[in-house]
Amino acid sequence: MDGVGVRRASNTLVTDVNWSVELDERWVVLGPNGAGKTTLLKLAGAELYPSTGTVDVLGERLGNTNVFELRPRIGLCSAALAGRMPEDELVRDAVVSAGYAVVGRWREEYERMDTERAEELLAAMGIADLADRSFGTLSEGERKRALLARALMTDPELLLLDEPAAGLDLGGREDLVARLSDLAMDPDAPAMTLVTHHVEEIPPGFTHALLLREGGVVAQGLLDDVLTADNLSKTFDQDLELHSDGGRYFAQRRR
Ligand SMILES: Nc1ncnc2c1ncn2[C@@H]1O[C@H](COP(=O)(O)OP(=O)(O)OP(=O)(O)O)[C@@H](O)[C@H]1O
Repeated sequence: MDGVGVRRASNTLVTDVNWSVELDERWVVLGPNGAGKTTLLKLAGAELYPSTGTVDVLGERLGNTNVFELRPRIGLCSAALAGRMPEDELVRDAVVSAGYAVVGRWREEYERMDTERAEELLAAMGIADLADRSFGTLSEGERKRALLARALMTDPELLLLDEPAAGLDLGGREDLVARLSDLAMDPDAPAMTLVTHHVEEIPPGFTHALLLREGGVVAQGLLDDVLTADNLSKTFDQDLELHSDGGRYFAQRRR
């Protein structure tokens, strides 16, 4: 992203963002509610055009490329997507339909190879036994894992995760953080960007961070350089202290 801004009516959603993600990097985008994180992810996912500046995704410039060809190269996992999934969609179909960049199985005939890949991915997420259940009957944690399997279905070159651990209980969060950490450390995994409000949700193996506040970048770069108590305090407008242990981070307000 080069000089990127997004405006809607009189609102500035993000402003002056210069950001680049290389294929072997795993980025965390961290910031409070309304900071513009989802807006950045929508730009990266070719779901939104910038009002100013330029966005290049996987070598294609937004505005000069067919986004319908670009989107299948990007794996996306978000609450908005979960909300669009039909309740009666079979979990296997919810995963396999990513190959067709559709939500909700309609008339497509899926190849056996695709169905097998979907089943492998569900197994890798530890929910192989849920393949024949309908999406609407899954718990929040199971939904997140199914959506992650869906995001990986097309073997994407870029993986975008919008608050993947939101709404999970402690066990579910820890399970997901561990799975994302394994993925982050896999050299064959795609470039990744994960949006979160919580430093506790940063999976070990993530390499970079971008801190966002009121649509502007507070700091960005290598995770260890950027994730400091000072930067975090500026980002969340609180006097915060930060601890790290075994590749995990923990934050709390200074008393
Ligand atoms: N279409 C729109 N028109 C006007 N304002 C918008 C529009 N979409 C988003 N906004 C505003 O832009 C700001 C950034 O929104 P965004 O969803 O990117 O934030 P976020 O960091 O993802 O927030 P959260 O953590 O709460 O999900 C918010 O103040 C939001 O109200």
